[in-house]
Amino acid sequence: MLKVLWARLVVATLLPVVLVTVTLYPIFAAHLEERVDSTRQAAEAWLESEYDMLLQGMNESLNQVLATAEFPLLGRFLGRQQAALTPTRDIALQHDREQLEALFDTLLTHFGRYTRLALIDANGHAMVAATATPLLSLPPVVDYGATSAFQEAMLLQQRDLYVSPPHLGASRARDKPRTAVIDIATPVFDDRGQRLGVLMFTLDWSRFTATLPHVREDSQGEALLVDAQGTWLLPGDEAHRVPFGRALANERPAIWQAMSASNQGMVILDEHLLGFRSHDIRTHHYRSQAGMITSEVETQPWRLGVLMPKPGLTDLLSESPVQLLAIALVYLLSVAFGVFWVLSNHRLRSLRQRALQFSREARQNADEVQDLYEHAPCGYHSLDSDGRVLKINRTELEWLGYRAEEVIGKRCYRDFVTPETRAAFDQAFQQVLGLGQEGAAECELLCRDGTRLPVVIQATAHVTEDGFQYSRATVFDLSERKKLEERLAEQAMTDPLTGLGNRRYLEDQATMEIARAERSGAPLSLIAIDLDHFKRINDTYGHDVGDLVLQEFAHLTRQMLRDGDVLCRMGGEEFAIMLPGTGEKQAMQVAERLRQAIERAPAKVGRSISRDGTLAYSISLGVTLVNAGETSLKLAIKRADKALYTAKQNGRNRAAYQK
Ligand SMILES: Nc1nc2c(ncn2[C@@H]2O[C@H](COP(=O)(O)OP(=O)(O)OP(=O)(O)O)[C@@H](O)[C@H]2O)c(=O)[nH]1
Repeated sequence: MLKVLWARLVVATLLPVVLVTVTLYPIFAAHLEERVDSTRQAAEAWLESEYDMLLQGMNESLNQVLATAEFPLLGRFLGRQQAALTPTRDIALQHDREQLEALFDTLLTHFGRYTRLALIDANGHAMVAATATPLLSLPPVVDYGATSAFQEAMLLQQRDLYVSPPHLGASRARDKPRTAVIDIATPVFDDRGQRLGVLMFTLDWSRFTATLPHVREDSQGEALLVDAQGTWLLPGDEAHRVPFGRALANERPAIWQAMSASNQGMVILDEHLLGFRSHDIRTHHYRSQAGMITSEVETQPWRLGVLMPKPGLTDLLSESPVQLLAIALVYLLSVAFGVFWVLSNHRLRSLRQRALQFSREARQNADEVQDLYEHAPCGYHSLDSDGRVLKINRTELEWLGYRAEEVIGKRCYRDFVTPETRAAFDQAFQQVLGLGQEGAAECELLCRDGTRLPVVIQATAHVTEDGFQYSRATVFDLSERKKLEERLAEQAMTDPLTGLGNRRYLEDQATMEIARAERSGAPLSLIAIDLDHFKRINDTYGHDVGDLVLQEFAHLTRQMLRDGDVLCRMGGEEFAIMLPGTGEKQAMQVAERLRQAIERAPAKVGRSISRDGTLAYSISLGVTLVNAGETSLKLAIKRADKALYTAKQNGRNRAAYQK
């Protein structure tokens, strides 16, 4: 049971989590997609501005170089320089130099983006040079003859330009690292078109690119700029960015792989969004004033890029603590609801099981009670206030011999009570109805087959606030008890040895017979009988033989008497006969006839006693009449005893009469 509960709790925890996640995920995914789109747009915008800035900055620089190279002063100076035997003493030359130096200073100061401006003669010697303070050239370039910028520029036509790849040039201080620079060079011609030298502007590349908005530390995006070989072209510190001049392929291979695959694109790299495009300085964008622009072939085009952190789910959530809290709350509530549901369901289930158990037990108990009720050894019934049977058990129905449907609601219980005992029943039932008390009555029930069943009915009333509801009775079958009582009563009046009635029986019968004789006026006689010398029989043959003699006497005498004559044993060897409707004479005849019969029929006692197995004996009899007015046999018995005494005195084996 506990195991099942745990399993349900686990499901109730996991299921809401899954459901909430499944519900929320598409919302967040859409939200995230939106954020990725806006990041992509931002990347594109930054990339565009990076491109524009480079384009515009480079255009300006190229135009400034070209515009400066157009100055006649430059050609004139270089021409004079070439022609002068002793340049230091040539005043015009000195004047031109001063003018040129002033021009270069002005340009340096005004534009601020150059580190060095130099006018170089055809031999590669710098004739005039200006350096932005405190920039120092390392080493100070005086002879440009060997530099590729000079050599390339000397081959160009008017208005053509050479742009060197960014390289490390000057440092702002001796102990500081050198910064990246770009040399922009164009040939200088005199007004006759003779190539006299080269004008070279050195652009402070680090400063120039430092203005890219997303190069800044605090910027969300990171600017990328490499040449066609993947050489990193932006200044960088060791900690955060790729140092200038390093190969991007080594430093950040994934980025280089994406950027080198095509000219432009927008790709997602793990946690970042990379936007990139190509930028070739030799293209027509610069030809507003320039003729041809050359550069180191293998370094072009440059590849510009912007790397933006790709918005993730955690970023989205951490942006809004309230939202995070709300989501956590939703999860918590759904899990709490699941757990609550499982627990309450579990409780409900156990309650239902207990209720089921109770109802099963209750039904079982009810069945048992019903069974006990139906098959109880006593009868049960309930009656309404009119005495109609509302309910009756099977035992009582079986006693009565009826079916339930014949009785319930159809019969009044009183109908089953015999008319003789109805009064007792009515009295008891009235007591139950009227006083709401217990009532009991001994009655007889009249069964369907006509038999009578003695019962005792004990009834109680079921009374509520609304008064009497019904009476409930228990009925005990008294037939067994009655039989027992009768048997006991019979036993109490029977002589066990002879089976004859005893003295009490005689007295009981005498009461009826005296009354009947009184009513009818018929005579009633009484004969007292005593076996002669019975003691001798006992003493001679034993008590058992004496008993046999007594039984033989009783048997024979019973046969000789009419129905209605009452023979009983008064005790010992004394007997009495009450003869209804018999007068003195007839009584004496009966006595004599009996005496003779006994005389002629000795008792059968067995061959161990005598040869023929019989034992002769005789009886003496005293006869009297029950006189009118006598209510009991008392006096008659006395008279009969007196007559018997007389018979004994006169020699036994005879009858005597006493008035
Ligand atoms: N076997 C047997 N003897 C009984 C029973 N009841 C009484 N007796 C005996 O009957 C005898 C009666 O004796 P007695 O009263 O002296 O009279 P009797 O011997 O008959 O002499 P008479 O009556 O004068 O002729 C006694 O010995 C009793 O013990 C009995 O139920 N069975």
